[in-house]
Amino acid sequence: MGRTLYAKLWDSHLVRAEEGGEDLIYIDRQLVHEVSSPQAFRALADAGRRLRRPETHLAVADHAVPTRARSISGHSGADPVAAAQIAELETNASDFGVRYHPLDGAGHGIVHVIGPEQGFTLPGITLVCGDSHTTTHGAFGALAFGIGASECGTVMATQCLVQKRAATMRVELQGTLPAWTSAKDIALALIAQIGAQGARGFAVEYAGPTIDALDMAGRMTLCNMTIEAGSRIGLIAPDATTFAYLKGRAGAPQGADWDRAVAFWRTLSSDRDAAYDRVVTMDVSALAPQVTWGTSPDQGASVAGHVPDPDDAEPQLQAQIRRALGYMDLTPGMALTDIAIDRVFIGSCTNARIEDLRMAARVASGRRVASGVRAMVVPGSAATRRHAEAEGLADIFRAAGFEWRDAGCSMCVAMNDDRLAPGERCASTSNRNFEGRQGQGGRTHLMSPASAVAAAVTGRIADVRVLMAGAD
Ligand SMILES: CC(C)[C@H](C(=O)O)[C@@H](O)C(=O)O
Ligand code: SF4
Repeated sequence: MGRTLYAKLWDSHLVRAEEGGEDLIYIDRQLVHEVSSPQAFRALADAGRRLRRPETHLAVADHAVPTRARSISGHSGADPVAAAQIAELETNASDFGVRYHPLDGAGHGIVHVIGPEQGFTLPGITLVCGDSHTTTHGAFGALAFGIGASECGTVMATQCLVQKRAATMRVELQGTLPAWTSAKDIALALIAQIGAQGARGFAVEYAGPTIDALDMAGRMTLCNMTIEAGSRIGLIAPDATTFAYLKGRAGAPQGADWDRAVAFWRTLSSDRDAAYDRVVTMDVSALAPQVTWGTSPDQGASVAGHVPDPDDAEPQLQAQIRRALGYMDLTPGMALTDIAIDRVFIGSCTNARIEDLRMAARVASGRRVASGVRAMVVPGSAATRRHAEAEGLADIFRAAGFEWRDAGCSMCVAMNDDRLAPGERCASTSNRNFEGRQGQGGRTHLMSPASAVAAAVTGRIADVRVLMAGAD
């Protein structure tokens, strides 16, 4: 019987099978950020150890960084806790010989955006980070997963980890995405279908004609959101789209090495007769823009739909829905497009790549952010920011009344000074809508970049297809 892509990646990194069904696997690369790494560096320092292979790590501060009024020399714009976190990462990187992208450097950005952008993420490698959205990098056919703070130290010291092999799930996507829908809508619809724990324990492989047609940004969005379905691993087999994206990137192989690499990467797909533990199929041909109404990423629906009535839900879900509607201050049965919003956040490692910003700018072009709404665009990286400025996208956003920021996690997570005030309601392109995620008492509606701009210009959750009818 054939092997899955997951099995191929696992087997090629197997160092030793351990007792109890766990394996020791080799880790090729680690991305390091300021929130999850201090403990690991401290443990190394206490034990008097060095990194086994410092050149395989790449560090950047992204969660706590300010995205405006950032001082050119470093981090003086950050609040004291954030500034201390960033300073500690800078010191650790320099003490341990880890490559570090400073806040004002050309390579700065969110770990999951700069890894791929710089060709640090490559097909066939194992890549870890002390961050759950490391699933993103699976879009390249890398075995990539988030790890805990102490595991970060283990990888630094040994370049290995003991892990349990996951079951496999194939998500087969068919059909062409309708206008104004994107990978974000696929992810939200899929999570609504299988549940926020629906893929727990599985390594998910996305495949099918829809995936073949998806660009790398879309593939990354989908793999990024895999953790919101409970799975630590999202995978897509590398293909011509992947190779075209990587060619010429700083970290990508060059010359004859490139040809050899591509020949190897072509072997990284599941065999035709490979068996999966679970298969989910979804046809996207009639997919509508999706938006969440609740406080879990699986509490979402078509934008043309309504806030659910807990009384109509399955008995075991009723209490959860009631609580979510209470927190979100929504009335059962109301149309989603009747929900007025205060803030709009276009950013995060889910949806702040250049392709996302292009899509957002198409909707923003010639329109104005509704009065009373505060909207911002936070590029995923400094490179994306420069790119967007060169293409004129920044001008479009500014002319429409959006704030145009420096790169960082920003209002995806309330760990910096971009956050919602209690009671504020936000249309957000990020990946988590948990209670307090964007600021204590803040209310988050997850959606695509196109939908977020539609919300910004109408002042409420809006159907971007209706807004753009006749415009494309
Ligand atoms: C702070 C970090 C460890 C966390 C994660 O693991 O994902 C964050 O990035 C998030 O998105 O919640
Ligand atoms: S952008 Fe959001 S989801 Fe991504 S790493 Fe930062 S905090 Fe986590």
